[in-house]
Amino acid sequence: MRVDRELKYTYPTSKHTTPLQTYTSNHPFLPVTNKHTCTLPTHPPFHQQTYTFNPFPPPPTPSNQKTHLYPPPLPPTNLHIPNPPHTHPSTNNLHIQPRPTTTYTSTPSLPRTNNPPPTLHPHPPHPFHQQTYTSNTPPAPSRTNPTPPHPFHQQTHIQQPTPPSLTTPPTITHHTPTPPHPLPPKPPHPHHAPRRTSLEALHRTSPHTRVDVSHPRGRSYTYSSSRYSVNDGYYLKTSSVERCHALAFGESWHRRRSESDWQKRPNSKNKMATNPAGTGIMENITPSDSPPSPFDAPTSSPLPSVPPNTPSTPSPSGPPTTPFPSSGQPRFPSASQNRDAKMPDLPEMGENESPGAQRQSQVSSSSRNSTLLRKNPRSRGASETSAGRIDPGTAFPPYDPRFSLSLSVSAANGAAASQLPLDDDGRKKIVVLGSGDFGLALATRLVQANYRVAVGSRDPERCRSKVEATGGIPMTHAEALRESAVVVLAVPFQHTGSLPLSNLANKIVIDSESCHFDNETMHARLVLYRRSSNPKDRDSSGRSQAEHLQNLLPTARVVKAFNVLSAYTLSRGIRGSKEVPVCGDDKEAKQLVSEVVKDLRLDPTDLGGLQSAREVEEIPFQFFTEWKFGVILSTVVWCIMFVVTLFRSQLCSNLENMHKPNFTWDWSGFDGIVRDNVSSSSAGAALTLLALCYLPGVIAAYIQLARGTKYSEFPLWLDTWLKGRKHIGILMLWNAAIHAILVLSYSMGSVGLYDDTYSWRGPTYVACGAFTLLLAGVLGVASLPSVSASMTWREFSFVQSRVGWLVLLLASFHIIFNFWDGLIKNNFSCYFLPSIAQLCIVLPLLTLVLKLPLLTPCVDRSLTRIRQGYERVSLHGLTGV
Ligand SMILES: NC(=O)C1=CN([C@@H]2O[C@H](COP(=O)(O)OP(=O)(O)OC[C@H]3O[C@@H](n4cnc5c(N)ncnc54)[C@H](OP(=O)(O)O)[C@@H]3O)[C@@H](O)[C@H]2O)C=CC1
Ligand SMILES: [Fe+3]
Repeated sequence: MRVDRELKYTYPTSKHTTPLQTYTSNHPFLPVTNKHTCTLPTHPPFHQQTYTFNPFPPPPTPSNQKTHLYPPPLPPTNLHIPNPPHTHPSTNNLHIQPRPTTTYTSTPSLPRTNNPPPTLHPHPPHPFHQQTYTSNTPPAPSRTNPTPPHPFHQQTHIQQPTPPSLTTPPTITHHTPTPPHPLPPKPPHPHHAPRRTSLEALHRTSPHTRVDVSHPRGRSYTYSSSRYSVNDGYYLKTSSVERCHALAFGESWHRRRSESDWQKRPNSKNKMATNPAGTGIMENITPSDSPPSPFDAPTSSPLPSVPPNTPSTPSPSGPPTTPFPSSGQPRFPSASQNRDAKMPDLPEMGENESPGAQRQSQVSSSSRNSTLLRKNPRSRGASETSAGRIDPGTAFPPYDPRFSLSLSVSAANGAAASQLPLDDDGRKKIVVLGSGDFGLALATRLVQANYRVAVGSRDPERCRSKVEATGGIPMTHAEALRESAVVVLAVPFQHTGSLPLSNLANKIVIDSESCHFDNETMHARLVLYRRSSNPKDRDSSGRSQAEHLQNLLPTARVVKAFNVLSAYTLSRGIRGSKEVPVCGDDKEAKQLVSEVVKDLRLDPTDLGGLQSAREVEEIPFQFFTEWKFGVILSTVVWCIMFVVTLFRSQLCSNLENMHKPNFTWDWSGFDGIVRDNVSSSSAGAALTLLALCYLPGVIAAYIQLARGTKYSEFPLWLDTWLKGRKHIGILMLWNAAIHAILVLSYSMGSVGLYDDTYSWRGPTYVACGAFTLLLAGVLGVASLPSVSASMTWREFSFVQSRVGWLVLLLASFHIIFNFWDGLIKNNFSCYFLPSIAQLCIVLPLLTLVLKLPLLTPCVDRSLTRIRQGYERVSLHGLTGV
């Protein structure tokens, strides 16, 4: 008996968006087994395919044997066999029309995951009778299109029904298309979403791409097509993966992107949507955020997919988001995955990062995200590329320099880096011009790294002993330059003209100079560069020394490196890693220099083209740039608290009695200035600063909710505030510690904690204070790079967000229980000045009150979706679904 086979595929392309499509075909090639089902070996990513045999074969006409044979290019996951309509009509919506026409209707309600045992229809459609399958997917044109519908596209294959005929094979007909579901599709639950990482996506879309991830928390990963594995992908923290993805696709995590700048960029979202693999993988990559480190926007978790209907057009992104918490340090990611990542109050670092556009040079773009550039947001290059996205939710965002994730992506099929020439012993040869402090220190380290170092000097004999002490070989400039094609300039820039420049032609020249030694010149240049608002002026006057050098040596390949190191540090030996920015226009030269940097056990960070040298050269001269905001804010808050306590404790009593006769100034109250006033001021400042760590994240959340998108810029003041949360948090801890020490040292005995007046409140408020100090210490410790490096992003987010809010709550209780009676009352004495308790409790209570609505499920859900990339109304006028 001839057994014909019926092949059915079910394509659950998207749980919420794409209805099931079932195709039936007579497959002439399937192996016949003694079972009704067989599983064919499939490509790993493909899901199991199950075939069933149709016991009612059509006649063996050549025309029908190949009808509707759709070996789909991509994995069908479930086999759907409609049950008899009369048995489970409500479940399967299956209807059988009177013969000879049978209609099958498949709806999204069909179970996809529970594969029912492949039972055959009790009244199987006779092959000779026309069969009509109805799908509620949007009708697709294709009367003549022989190509099977792609499972990820909502296309259906339509054939004109033909009259029943013995020779007519069953046909699939589309009719009664159901309108799309009016409700927006829910994003797949993280647990149901395909567990693919951004790195996987990157790997699949760019299989020949090598990804080097140097994670600021101390680990380095390298992924290439040959070494990549899923396990590796999971090992990498999601946030890092996200950031990796974002950087790889030209996104900047840290920068504050202006609208005009945004418009210059290509649309990375579109790029994702049209990824060549067509697998939909990229949809799962939400450049959310974040970093995951608090400051570096951690993204959320496993990246729930952005709803497919989300407008893919890019929108000017606003940087983002949060405080103490993270700057998105796991700034690399977003990454946003599950609830952890999504933390409503912690907009991850990258969270506002809009899907970045792919730049011409991925390396360049990634480098521009470097922390180093972020240090100086006002400088041109930095402002373009570094403005950070902050996670509004985390306090103590990771320390930027350490948290910076440097990532370089280089095409494996690109030109290989030049090789350093080797001497007879197999040592790499390199030239250092200049036998000064830096030249000798560098030579020492290079020799320790098994390099043969030729030190070029104007007078080799004079510096012979010093050079030989380093292990280098003293030579004249000309002799040294014959040694190697790679030359490190360790000569002050102003003396560059004294060097035999013609001998530097066609060489790789490493410029290690930071700035002119001439302070006046340097100052003038930097000021000119920073202040000039005219780009033309900037270009002409703000050119870096490396660029000048490149102009001077047009045939050479100039690379900026090593300038952030000091001779002292080098000579003493650097323990641990040290980030060394490398920039240059020639990728090959840059790669070679990066190898040299690695050989010295340093971490090269590719900062892109030589123009980045403008910022790189300024790095050694930055002076607590990132701390400025926090220090100013903390100082102002503390001073306000101190003035209030001074008036209320010392001045008011005197000022109010001044009009009385025989008034004499009472100095007795001033004895306790250090003990009481400083302690109270520090306590008030600590609580206020703690609230100021979390308040901007809450404000950012409301802004995002109001705008319905995260792809819009925050106001500058909020952006600055979010970026400063980490430093505010550390200063809060400092104030709290001062208060605790002073109280323990002087006040404990006089407080009368266990007096009847305090009853239970005494021990309670002391306990609250103790726990507050303890947990605040945990927050501070967790923000240390070495500690946060050992934590997962989820752990880090938990500490900075959940524990942080707990600290705020406990600190508030500490004040409330201590000043139970005085918080409400005010005797309006002392010029209506509030007490220190009344003053410092305002912001914490305000922050907590504003936070409460965000915790309600509906608001939380909305905020989470927005932070995952959903746009209620996109900035381009498209309505999100
Ligand atoms: N010192 C540091 O910590 C760091 C320095 N740098 C950069 O490294 C470079 C060198 O710094 P450093 O070693 O401290 O400076 P030094 O003044 O110690 O050394 C400069 C060297 O340059 C050579 N030199 C001086 N004048 C001339 C000249 N007119 N023509 C040719 N060569 C000359 C001399 O070497 P010789 O007599 O052998 O010719 C001299 O030893 C600078 O550009 C600096 O910005 C970068 C990072 C850190
Ligand atoms: Fe206290």
